[in-house]
Amino acid sequence: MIETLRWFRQTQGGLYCLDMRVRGILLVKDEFGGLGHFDDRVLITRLARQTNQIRSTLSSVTKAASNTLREQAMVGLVISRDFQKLPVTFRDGESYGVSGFWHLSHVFAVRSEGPKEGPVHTDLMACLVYSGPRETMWWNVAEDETATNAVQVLKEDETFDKMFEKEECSLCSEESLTIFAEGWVCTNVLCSSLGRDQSGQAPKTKTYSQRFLQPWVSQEQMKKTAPPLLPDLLIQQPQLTNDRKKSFETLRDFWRGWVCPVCATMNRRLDYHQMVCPCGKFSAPSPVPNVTLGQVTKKEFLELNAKDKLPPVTISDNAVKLTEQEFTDKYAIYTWEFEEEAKVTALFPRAAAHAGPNGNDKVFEEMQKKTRSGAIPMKRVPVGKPKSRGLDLTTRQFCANFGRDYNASMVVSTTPFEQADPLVGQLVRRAEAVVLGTMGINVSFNEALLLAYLPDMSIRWHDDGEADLGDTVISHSVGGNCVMKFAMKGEYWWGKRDDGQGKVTLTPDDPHLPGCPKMQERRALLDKYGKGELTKQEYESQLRDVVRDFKVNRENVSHLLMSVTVPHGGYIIMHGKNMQKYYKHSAEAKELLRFVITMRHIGDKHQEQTLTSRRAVAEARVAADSVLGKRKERSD
Ligand SMILES: O=C(O)CCC(=O)C(=O)O
Ligand SMILES: [Fe+2]
Repeated sequence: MIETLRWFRQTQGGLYCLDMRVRGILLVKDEFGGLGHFDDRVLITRLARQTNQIRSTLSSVTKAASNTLREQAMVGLVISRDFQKLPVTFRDGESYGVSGFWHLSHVFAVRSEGPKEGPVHTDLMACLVYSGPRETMWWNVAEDETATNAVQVLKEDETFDKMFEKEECSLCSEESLTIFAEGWVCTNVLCSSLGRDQSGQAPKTKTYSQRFLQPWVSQEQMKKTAPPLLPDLLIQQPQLTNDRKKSFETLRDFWRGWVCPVCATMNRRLDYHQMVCPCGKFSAPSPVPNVTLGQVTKKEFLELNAKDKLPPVTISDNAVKLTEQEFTDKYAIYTWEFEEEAKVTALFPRAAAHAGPNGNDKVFEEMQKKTRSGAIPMKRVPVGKPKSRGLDLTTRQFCANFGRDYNASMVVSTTPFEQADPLVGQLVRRAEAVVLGTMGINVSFNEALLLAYLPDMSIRWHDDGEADLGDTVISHSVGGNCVMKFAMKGEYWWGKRDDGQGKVTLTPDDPHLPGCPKMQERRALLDKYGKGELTKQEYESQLRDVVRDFKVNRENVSHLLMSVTVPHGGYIIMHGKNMQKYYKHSAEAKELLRFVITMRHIGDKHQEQTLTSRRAVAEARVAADSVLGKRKERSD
């Protein structure tokens, strides 16, 4: 079991899941969730946390927990020396010990606040009951009577659920147990009334009722499954043979981590092109799957110019308008407007844009070669604050930044343009020509962020905002498809911020953007206030009434306003001074390897020049023709 610690520590989590079951929990320090509880028989700990956006983690853990609960499978508990709540004596030299096996007896969700004004979290919590072993083990030198008692306390015909009063939530119709001393609240993770009682009130404090802390699980329910803790990749020590592919098959989830075949330590996958173990005895090229052009060039995108083909875009109701479409022999070009100062232009390449020495195919091949050799070195880099466990969280994708520093979505060390591989400069110039030819905007980008996504990697909801960011951001993708999504920031969509605990802050200067719920009413109130027909107080209190029933979602973004499938060779231009201010975007690489280079202008705000004179526009178009291709009528 000690072997699993490497897994735990390297994967940044306290939870080890396998085959959609919770197999082990690692307790480090005394952090086990705000409403944690630990005694010799009961452990209540956090399984997963959802801040604004990490929905997928929570739902997969929820699934694993409910499978484990249903099967009453054993969960191993590993505790670290830093964890003070249990007096554990460790063997010399070990900083981790195993406290034996536990059973899940209940899984529920709580909503908790971050530090003041901080984000609201949804925590998936589990209550576990100690299940043995009964005999004293090396890690537990204290007389183990409590454990014995715990097993004896179990009542034959009573299950955890039967012992408790339940109530059905009037909102989600799910039953929740009354587990808090302050009374019943809904504990269904999916319910928007989570943590509130039937009248929608959240108790000021939450403490567990004493009854809830009395453990019982009927003994029959305990399946004595085999100790489940050893991750499969450590059972099969990977052997490096000459056949690289075969040896790497043993590396599960290889972009998350890899096991050194010499010292068996698990390492995080931070470098894209190589694996170097800190033990100093092993290094090898990283196993990046080779992707062929046949795999990435999809016929449906090449045919977009035909009249009956629609672009691979979904847009929602009246929040987004298609304002322009144009076809060249290289691209099908569409522009959508979110509002006057917020537009998205998508360029879908045709076959002609893929061919030739500067075509997308060549770019993709070169990009694969250069990132693999390290000529363009890509790394997963830290995001946010370092974690208290001593491990930094990293970006999901591999990154490299060029030109000016860029810190909005991640902190990447920067290579000046002059020192970058020539491919980078070539792509920047191409992108400038695309912006000029499609939007008539003369811009020179001074920053380029290159990202590499392995299958299923993603970038979460964010804006690219940075002080002095220019109005135009363009991205150029090569390789596998991705789905790029756009939504409005919650505070503009609902006109308020909601901390989930009843504290609502109205958005100052709410611009009442197209598509927002009750936009007319919100705007009418502002008009009245502007004309002096309402006092500030009256305005705010009436506005509060209008927005009262809006349920702010966890991700704090509006529903999806637009989603675009971006193919190999596609460009996405985000333009307008309000694009990053009011909207967020996210992207998910579905399959295959994908590179995207995003170019921006940072600082010296007024560099962008929109061409207005006819002559200038005409000249610009001619200049851009070599990249964009000749304009043409749409074919039948
Ligand atoms: O992967 C993408 O296409 C999006 C990249 C992005 O949003 C960014 O680099 O800020
Ligand atoms: Fe972005």
